[in-house]
Amino acid sequence: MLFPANEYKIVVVGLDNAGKTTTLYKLHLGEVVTTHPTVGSNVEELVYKNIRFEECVLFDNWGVLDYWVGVSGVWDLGGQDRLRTSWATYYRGTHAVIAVIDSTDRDRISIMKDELFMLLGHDDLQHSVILIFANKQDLKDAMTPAEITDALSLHSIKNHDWHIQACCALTGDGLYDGLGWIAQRVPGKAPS
Ligand SMILES: Nc1nc2c(ncn2[C@@H]2O[C@H](COP(=O)(O)OP(=O)(O)OP(=O)(O)O)[C@@H](O)[C@H]2O)c(=O)[nH]1
Ligand SMILES: [Mg+2]
Repeated sequence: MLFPANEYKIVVVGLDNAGKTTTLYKLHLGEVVTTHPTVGSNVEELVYKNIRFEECVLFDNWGVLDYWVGVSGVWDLGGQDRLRTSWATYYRGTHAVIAVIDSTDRDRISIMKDELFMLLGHDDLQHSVILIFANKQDLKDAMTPAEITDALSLHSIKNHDWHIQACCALTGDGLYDGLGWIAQRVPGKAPS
């Protein structure tokens, strides 16, 4: 198993349409599902084996924040307004942030960069590692990981361990390589 005994909290962020939901379903269910934009105060919850993961909307222009926690992480989810005011609660105890990028979305990569750096400045994420999924690599006009690294100024990240992984959430290519990087870097939390 990739994450054998310990529990992890992984926050998955990205602009709308990046492929967050597809990634989560593919990782845990091994199947491609038809996704719909995650909207309003809709909360999706999936439990697979001992992993619980949930998705909810937090931002207007920033799409969805998906998060995935070990089974002991119990979240009291409310509506959108409430969620926004309790960011600190959501980020507390996060081991890793996964930022999912639509590699064809050249127009919005600079928005993604700003959001990413804002996120990295959050007090509760100071000890988190950052995994960038350069998603949709199956598409012809996808930016390469090197292009995305430049566009997001990843080399200027000083206080976090980061890694960029090319992937395709539809096929699953690269997803486990990315999680493997996290597993190597982060010990996780012993089950309570
Ligand atoms: N070609 C291709 N399409 C993908 C890939 N990953 C996701 N998609 C498609 O991109 C669209 C958006 O995927 P979602 O997983 O719903 O994206 P999301 O980030 O959860 O979007 P919001 O919930 O709106 O924030 C869907 O039509 C997916 O099928 C990929 O690797 N390659
Ligand atoms: Mg979604």
